Formats: sequence, structure tokens, C-alpha cells
Amino acid sequence: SSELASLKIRLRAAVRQIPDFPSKGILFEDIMPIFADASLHEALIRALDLHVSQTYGPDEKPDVVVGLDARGFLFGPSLAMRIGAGFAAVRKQGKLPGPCITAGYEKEYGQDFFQMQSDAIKPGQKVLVVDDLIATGGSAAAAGSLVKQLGGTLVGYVFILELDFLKGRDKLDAPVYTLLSSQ
Ligand SMILES: O=P(O)(O)OC[C@H]1O[C@H](OP(=O)(O)OP(=O)(O)O)[C@H](O)[C@@H]1O
Ligand SMILES: Nc1ncnc2[nH]cnc12
Ligand SMILES: [Mg+2]
Repeated sequence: SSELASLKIRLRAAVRQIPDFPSKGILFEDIMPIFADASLHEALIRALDLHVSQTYGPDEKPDVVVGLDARGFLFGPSLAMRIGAGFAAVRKQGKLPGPCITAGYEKEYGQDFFQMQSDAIKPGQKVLVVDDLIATGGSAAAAGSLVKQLGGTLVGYVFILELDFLKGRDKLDAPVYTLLSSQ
């Protein structure tokens, strides 16, 4: 829609690119300016809400939005509330109380672990996974595996940005939507 197109232009202009952070050769996509401005923050949630309503019919609407620790927590809960879904957290290991399930994933140096609480998703619930950015896809693939371990139906992934050259989406087995074009 033309509304979505103009929201995207405003949001793209707000993302800052920082060379050589956190290490030399990395061009870091900084999304924090979006949240510094209430009207851009609203534009982000509106744009993602439009994507969800244009993509999922009344019977396919996500029941749960799953956000990834930490930057997926910046907008996952507000998107969930906007679309009338619950929110569940994927956290780095050791942060969640009670029974949890765990999935390992590859990072630039070595492995890390993600967890979800075992009751965060009920079997058969439709789940949308959200994060700020997909790079290698390792984080998102681990989150998807946790959702499936809990019996959730993965209906898609949503990112603000994608590092296309890393082909992270090839690691994911549900439809992938990226709001803004990027590196
Ligand atoms: O596709 P990948 O190669 O897995 O990389 C993408 C992930 O990397 C960043 O998170 P990071 O864990 O660096 O930090 P955060 O806690 O600030 O979200 C980013 O927010 C994504 O979650
Ligand atoms: N280039 C990048 N910018 C921001 N977050 C990232 N996570 C992994 N690569 C990134
Ligand atoms: Mg992250």
C-alpha cells in the first residue's frame, strides 16, 4: 500500500549506519533512533501491523509473537498488543525461571544458547518470530526450533533489516518478511 511505502521511507531514513562497530569491518545498523521519536516508533508498529494484516487471513492470524533477546524486545510486545496476540520471550541462557527448553546457535565466535519457558507456547498456537535484524540467521533459526519444540506452528518471521549477502533466510523454514531494504 502507499501508506506502507511512505512509512518505510521515514523508517529507513532514521536507521543509522555505524562503521566498524562492534569490530572492524562490520557496518552496524543502529535502530535506536526509531524509538527515540514517538512518531517513528508509531510508524514502525503501524508498518508491521499492516504487514501482518495483509499477510495473514482471519484464520491465520498469529496467536503469539515471539521476540528475541534483546533487540526483539524493543518492539515485539507492542506489535503483539497491536495485533491482539500474546508475547513470549526467547532469552539468552540462564535468565528465565522455571522449566525451560534450550537451543544452541552459532555466533561469530563459538556457540551461545537461547531458552524459552516450557509453558510460553501452547501446542497448536500460531507463532510469529520477530527480531530487529537477520544476519547469518543463526539466532532466528534457534528461536524457530524452540517454537517447534513447544508444539507451536511457525507462521513466519519478521525483521526490520536483513543483511542479504549473508543469506540468513536460507536457514529458516517459514516465510520471511523484512520491512526495510538493507546491506
Ligand atoms: O542472524 P544472526 O547472525 O544470528 O545475527 C542477528 C542477531 O544479532 C544481533 O543480536 P545480538 O545477539 O548481537 O545482540 P542483542 O542482544 O543486542 O540483540 C541482532 O539483534 C540479531 O538478534
Ligand atoms: N550489521 C549489524 N548491525 C546490527 N546488528 C547486527 N547483528 C549482526 N550484524 C549486525
Ligand atoms: Mg539480537
